[in-house]
Formats: sequence, structure tokens, C-alpha cells
Amino acid sequence: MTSSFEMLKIRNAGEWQAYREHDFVCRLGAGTLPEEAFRHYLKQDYLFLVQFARAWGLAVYKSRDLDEIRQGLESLKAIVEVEIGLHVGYCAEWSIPEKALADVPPSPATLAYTDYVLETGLHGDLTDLHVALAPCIIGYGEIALWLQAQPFLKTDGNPYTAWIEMYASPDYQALVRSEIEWLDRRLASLDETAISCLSGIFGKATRLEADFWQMGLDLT
Ligand SMILES: Cc1ncc(C[n+]2csc(CCO)c2C)c(N)n1
Repeated sequence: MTSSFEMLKIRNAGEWQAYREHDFVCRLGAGTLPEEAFRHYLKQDYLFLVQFARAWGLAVYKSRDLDEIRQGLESLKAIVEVEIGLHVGYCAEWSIPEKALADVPPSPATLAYTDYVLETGLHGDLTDLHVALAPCIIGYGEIALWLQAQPFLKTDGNPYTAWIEMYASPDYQALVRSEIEWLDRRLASLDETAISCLSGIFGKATRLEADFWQMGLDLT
């Protein structure tokens, strides 16, 4: 049976494909992405992750019971105490010192995406917020596996192999599965009007993810 989350992807098939198979992604896989584009992306991604942490804080606030609070708190702790630190370390390997990250002005594409997620969560409920975050959490896992299945993938001597392997890793894939299961449980009880509204949120967030890749290519 097609899962509820799968339906969101099917309803937004064009947007999803444009995000998953964006030129930035393909060049990462082929190892032909200019390093300057990746550095620009990494710096903006630091700003994105800080706002992503705020989105989990909002998820805690939007929780209806203690179990949901605990779940939001776990995600908030993971991003603040582990993932942002890993990103800072990864940036250092790419010759971007931590001090430089704090001074980076946000690109229009970064602002558009993070504002949209936070705004959606602020005005909506916890399901709206999770759907706005789904292209980020679930998309990166799917992109890594998609890349690993492409004939143009270059592993040896590709400076982006570690990045792809991080999102293809069993640990990350388990996180993706648990987010899909969460969404499937939530979406299962909703009627067509509610699903159609969520599909709009999913489509918009997916387009903003594709714009984020484009921002990396354009160095804007
Ligand atoms: C623009 C952008 N979109 C998605 C991710 C991936 N990502 C960011 S936080 C997170 C979940 C981990 O809790 C994941 C997968 C990214 N780095 N940058």
C-alpha cells in the first residue's frame, strides 16, 4: 500500500525530482562541483542548522503531550549538542574556521527557507511543522541513496564522498525511517482537505530546498 508520506511525494512528484536530482546534487556525486560552491553551501548550511534548531524548539512548544515534548527535546538536543558541532568540524576541514561562520550574512534562499519553516510551524500545528521539515530530513537520506545508485557516481578521489556516505549511513537512514513512520501515523487519520493543505506545505518546502541547492551553484 502507498504510505501517506509517499502520497505527499507523488502529489509533488515534479518538485521532488527537481530537488533530488538537482544539478548541485549530480555534481556532488560526479565529483565535479566547484569547491567554492560547496564552501558557500556549507556556510549557508550552518545558518540553516541554527534555524533548524529553533524549529525543534518550536516543535516542543507545539507539542500536545509529554511524549511529544520529549521527542522534540531529543531532536533539539541532537542538533544543538551533536549535529551543529559536527558541521563546524566539517567546515574546518574545508578551511572555513568557526569564527568565519558567525559573520556569514544569510542568503535570500536561506532566509526564504528558514522563514517559511518557522512561519508554518508558528501558525500551524505540529504536523504542519513536521511536513515543512520533511524534505530536509527525509530528502537528504533519499538523495544520498539515489546518488549511490547512479552510474555517474565517483567515489575514489571525490571530495564529496564523505558527505554522501554520512547521509547514506545506517544511522541516518534509521532517522529517516522513524520520521516517515511518524508522518504516516499522523497523516493516516486526516481527511482530503487537510492532506491537500499539507501537500501544499510539502511542495513549497521542497521547492525551497531546490532553491537552496541553486544558491550554492550561483554563489548568491
Ligand atoms: C538545506 C538543508 N536541508 C537539509 C539538510 C539536512 N539536515 C539538516 S538537519 C537534519 C536532520 C538531522 O536532525 C538534516 C538531515 C541540511 N543540512 N541542509
